[in-house]
Amino acid sequence: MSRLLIDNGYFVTMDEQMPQYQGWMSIEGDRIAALGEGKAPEREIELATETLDGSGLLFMPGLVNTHGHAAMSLLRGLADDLALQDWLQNHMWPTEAKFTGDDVYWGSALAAAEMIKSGTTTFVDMYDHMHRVGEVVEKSGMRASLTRGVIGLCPEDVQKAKLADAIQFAKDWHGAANGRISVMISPHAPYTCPPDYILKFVEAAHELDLAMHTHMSETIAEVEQNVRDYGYRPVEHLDRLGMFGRPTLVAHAVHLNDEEIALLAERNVYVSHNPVSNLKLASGVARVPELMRAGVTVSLGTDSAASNNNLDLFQEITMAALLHKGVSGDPTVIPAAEALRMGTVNGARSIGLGGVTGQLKAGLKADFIALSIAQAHFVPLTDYISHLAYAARGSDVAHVWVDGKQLLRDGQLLTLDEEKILAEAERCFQRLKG
Ligand SMILES: N[C@@H](CCSC[C@H]1O[C@@H](n2cnc3c(=O)[nH]cnc32)[C@H](O)[C@@H]1O)C(=O)O
Ligand SMILES: [Zn+2]
Repeated sequence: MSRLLIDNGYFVTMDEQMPQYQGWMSIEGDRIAALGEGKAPEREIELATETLDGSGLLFMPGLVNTHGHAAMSLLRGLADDLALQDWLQNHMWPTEAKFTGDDVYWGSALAAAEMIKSGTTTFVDMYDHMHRVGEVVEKSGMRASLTRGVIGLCPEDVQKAKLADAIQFAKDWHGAANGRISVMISPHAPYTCPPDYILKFVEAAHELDLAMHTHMSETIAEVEQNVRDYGYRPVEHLDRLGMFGRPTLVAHAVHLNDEEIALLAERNVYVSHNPVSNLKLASGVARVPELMRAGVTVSLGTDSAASNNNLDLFQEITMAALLHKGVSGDPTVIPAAEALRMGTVNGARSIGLGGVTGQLKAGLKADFIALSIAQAHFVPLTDYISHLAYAARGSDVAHVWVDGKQLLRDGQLLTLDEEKILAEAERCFQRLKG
């Protein structure tokens, strides 16, 4: 088996003690075989079939983006500066209704290209025509947790067909792409799926033994409407419907009271924090420090490029670290290391990949990235954890590996044809806008 030895690199492992050091790492097949501080031992040099000089590079685990709609990259910049309901109902949904499978393919490929180039190795995607997203994941070499999101504001026969589609997608794709793809079950949101319909998704998740994903408590209007329509705020509503009896990842969770935070912690619900999308749509600021204090695992998502408007998770990391300091008036909340954890190891845990990806450790999957640090904004060498959280940008990423396979070399995509993707995505948009 091939064994790659990286020597003379700088490493931030995201291991519990958050060590950072000059060192080496060896990759055998799809896994990290060994790593350590200082010069590579003789034995590692002998075993290596290939070596890479890591000087000028900082190695860390690949980033995990826990909420998004990749194909919506086709709608980047289409309708900015609007409130969520107006943006969704009057701009996104009418255009999305025209999406064909090919649009989803090229939009998702556009997103995959952007994610790889900015250091994301694993992403969550909630959309439809999901087998086309699966094809993009297979081809790109990325890792993903995919889910057929369902909006249930439709006649019963259409509801049935959408649920069947979500179940079929799960059956066909869970474990696909050499195990790089897993599948979740997703009613889109409590305000777009009636309660008896959500129950059917919970049932399906139990039958298929899969996790669940949904949008929850994104705006005040949503929370108030939920109380008016169903008598409960979204957290209690979903809990009563049995959703939190499955491993569940909720996106946003902006408007929570203390009781809801306690309940999410008790049920071990995972929260995907999407600070840039929440700011852009003026949804509000999630109570992330309180969630973390309560013991909730909080990770980071970009949401789609239509509400962000890029998929650079380093921007989300920086934003998470800054935003909550500003809002709380406490500069000690979400320190650099915590923000980086949200973008890596917490993300992995939130989609059932804890101990698989999100850290550099012997035995874990070789999903890692290398940033080019011979640049002004990485000097001096005070603390690379600080530089990664506060100074780095996705464009600093030079190399990316997933499952031990290199996807990006010197900023060039190895598995995807970038030029073709950009041209096809533009062509799709020109047709959709007409
Ligand atoms: N068209 C599908 C549903 C797709 S799920 C993904 C949906 O999430 C929507 N979306 C994107 N961002 C957000 C957000 O922040 N909150 C709520 N919905 C969103 C997006 O417009 C898209 O329609 C159906 O057949 O039911
Ligand atoms: Zn979303």
